[in-house]
Amino acid sequence: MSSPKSIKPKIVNGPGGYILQDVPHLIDYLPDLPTYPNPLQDNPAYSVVKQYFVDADDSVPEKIVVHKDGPRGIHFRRAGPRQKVYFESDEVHACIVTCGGLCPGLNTVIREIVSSLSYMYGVKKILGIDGGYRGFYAKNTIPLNSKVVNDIHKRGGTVLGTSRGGHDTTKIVDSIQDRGINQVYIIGGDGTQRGASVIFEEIRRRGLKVAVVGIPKTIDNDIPVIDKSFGFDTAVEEAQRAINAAHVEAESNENGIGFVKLMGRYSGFIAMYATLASRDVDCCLIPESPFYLEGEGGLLEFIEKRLKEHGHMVIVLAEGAGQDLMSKSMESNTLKDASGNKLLKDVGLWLSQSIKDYFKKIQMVMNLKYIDPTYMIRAVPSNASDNVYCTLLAQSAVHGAMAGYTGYTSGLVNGRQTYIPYYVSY
Ligand SMILES: Nc1ncnc2c1ncn2[C@@H]1O[C@H](COP(=O)(O)OP(=O)(O)O)[C@@H](O)[C@H]1O
Ligand SMILES: O=P(O)(O)OC[C@H]1O[C@](O)(COP(=O)(O)O)[C@@H](O)[C@@H]1O
Ligand SMILES: [Mg+2]
Repeated sequence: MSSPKSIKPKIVNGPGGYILQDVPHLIDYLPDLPTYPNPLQDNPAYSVVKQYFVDADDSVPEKIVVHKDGPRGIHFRRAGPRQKVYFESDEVHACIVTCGGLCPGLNTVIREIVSSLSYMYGVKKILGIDGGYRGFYAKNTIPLNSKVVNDIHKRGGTVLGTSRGGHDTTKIVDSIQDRGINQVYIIGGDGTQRGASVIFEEIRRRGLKVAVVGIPKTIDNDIPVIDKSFGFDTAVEEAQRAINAAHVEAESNENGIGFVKLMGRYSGFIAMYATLASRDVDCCLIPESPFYLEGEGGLLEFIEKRLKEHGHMVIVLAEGAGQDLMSKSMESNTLKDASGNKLLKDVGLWLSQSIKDYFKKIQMVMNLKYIDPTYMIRAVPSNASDNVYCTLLAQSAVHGAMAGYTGYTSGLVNGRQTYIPYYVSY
């Protein structure tokens, strides 16, 4: 796979240490493109709202906590509809693709891209790409319109299908060019945004009038620049069911341990938020905070103490936690998934066994119940707050593409919708 971090940052400096980390625009390489008035200005649902259009110079600060003498710092372009657009409605031929692991809200984002394009901008030609990146060249497309997507936000998963691997930049861009697609909406996590970045580079190299737009999907919430990823709230909420079950099991058995493993390859956000929300969890293990098992201050000592004091306990573990401990006791693991992500060993099973072995050794009764709800959590439809978030993300993505921006990810920064250059979003 190619290394995508070759995009030259588009930086605009202003007074007081102001920095705009800008996103590319079609006119960067197609300077003579004509503009058109935004059709929203004639739409009765929007034209009544004062200041509906975003000022071209509006930007959003990356950091809101600043020192009084410090520079104004990095800003991102504010998302939203512009007065002028670079596509006429009947000229637009859009496509949508979903890649990587499942995440609640994927269908809502798909639905709202289709709805925004058709209801706000009068676009009629929208295609779904079947089964992730490889669908561009290996599968048939799925025609989308507001009728087809009407009910999909009530379902989990993605109606377009998804996959890992299969990113072939040349074949993908050939397919985009051959089909006459000029707006590409790519929904996926860090790997997907890396893939989108190289697609954008190739499109720019070929000089095509094609906007490439990313919408960040990461249930692990591991894209630092955005406030949080869509589906995260739903995942935290759904995780409560597993934690509650673990608590019931733990309370009902002698020296019961309810042990729940949650998602998070390299970050423990779901585990940590689910723990904070539940209030029943005694111990939360995340990759950001190393721990050890044996001896004073070790996990096993803590568990023993807790069981002696309370007679039961609940442990929540992020899948990426304790991988270093496991590799010491097992042969090293170099396996990767089709996208190149390191395949983690099941730390939950390993840790359960280590805890069982310890209590057997000290001859203390203990009942451990292990729950891995990963796929049950990922597969649910998004909750109310994620639905709102997905809708705004999708609308922002569409406004940006219509305004000629490209090579960006639509994301929430400090509570505001922004356009973030690809190289910042993975
Ligand atoms: N460096 C890269 N260059 C091009 N495509 C990539 C790159 N990394 C990942 N991809 C592609 O992005 C898609 C999704 O990546 P993956 O890591 O599985 O999920 P996610 O996007 O959720 O992180 C896959 O089709 C994968 O081949
Ligand atoms: O078993 P799968 O489908 O490969 O997915 C497992 C991975 O998917 C995730 O839930 C999300 O990862 P991505 O955002 O990279 O798709 C990870 O937490 C987990 O390791
Ligand atoms: Mg990822």
